[in-house]
Amino acid sequence: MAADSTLIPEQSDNTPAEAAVKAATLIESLPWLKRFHEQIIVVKFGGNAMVSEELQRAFAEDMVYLRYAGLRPVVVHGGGPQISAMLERLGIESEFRGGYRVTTPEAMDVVRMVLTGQINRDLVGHINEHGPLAAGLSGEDAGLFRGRRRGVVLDGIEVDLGLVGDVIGVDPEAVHTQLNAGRIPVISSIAPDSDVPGQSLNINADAAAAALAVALGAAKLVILTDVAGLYSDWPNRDSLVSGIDTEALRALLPSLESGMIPKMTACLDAVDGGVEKAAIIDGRIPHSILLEVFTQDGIGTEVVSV
Ligand SMILES: Nc1ncnc2c1ncn2[C@@H]1O[C@H](COP(=O)(O)OP(=O)(O)O)[C@@H](O)[C@H]1O
Ligand SMILES: CC(=O)N[C@@H](CCC(=O)OP(=O)(O)O)C(=O)O
Repeated sequence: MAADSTLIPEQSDNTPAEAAVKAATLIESLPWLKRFHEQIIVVKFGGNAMVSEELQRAFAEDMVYLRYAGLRPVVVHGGGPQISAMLERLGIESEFRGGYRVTTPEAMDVVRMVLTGQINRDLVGHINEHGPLAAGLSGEDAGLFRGRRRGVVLDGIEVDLGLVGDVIGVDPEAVHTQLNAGRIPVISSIAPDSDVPGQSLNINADAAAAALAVALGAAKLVILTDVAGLYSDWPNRDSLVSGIDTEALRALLPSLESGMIPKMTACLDAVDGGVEKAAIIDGRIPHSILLEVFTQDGIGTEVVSV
């Protein structure tokens, strides 16, 4: 068959040793290609992992790669730093308490605009540079998420977070419809408030990804962030945890700080909810997700059940 010369790279002049290394890398993926064939993988792309155009494009390539490798990737994206930048431009104050953004009605409009209106569109656009594969959804579409307001307990005191919610229900029908059509769903973490019709809630994207992974019966949840993984003694760089079970993680959780609280809670919820593995990896390394999914050792921190 004639190859499309615009798509096939020119033949390289690898030495036999270089060719053997490439072949070994490719064949190492075989057990994982079998394991994850047609399985759903929920990938959470954090705002700190998408800080450059280059990283967004590499991420889009990875999603397309997973899709053509026979997996069914579902993307849930964050955008915390991008929301903060827009709030600052607009002169709206915002602060984080216990890893969650205190969200006023004014800030909520900006959260929705940045997540659903900007980041979701950008990611869909980058994936669709490879063909008409991605379809954007918000948790507000087609009853996907149902939310309920939550606060956070800090030093034993309940703190009000404003329009911040938990996902209390997921109807994955709209996601399945897209997957069955061969598409890559790209989802923003906003939910309608079940208690107040017409009100939207700001959901931490790690929590949204975990709830969706459970509802979809995903084989794996992968969270891309801007650190190598979970450090048991943050910020001591020698304390990177490569694997942890849910019992040990539950014990560690109260000692964690800021952004790691929702992230590790999400991993715990996903694995408790039946997802076999949840991993936190460094999204600043281009194509890190391919290493996580297709190699024996993976990278970052993996959470498994006891
Ligand atoms: N124990 C820990 N291990 C790793 N990172 C930690 C830990 N405690 C706090 N952090 C901080 O959490 C950050 C990741 O959370 P966050 O900024 O919310 O990321 P994202 O935007 O990807 O969701 C890291 O950059 C790091 O500064
Ligand atoms: C309640 C809450 O904190 N919501 C987050 C939603 C975006 C998010 O989670 O983005 P990252 O994944 O980049 O952190 C926020 O407003 O920043």
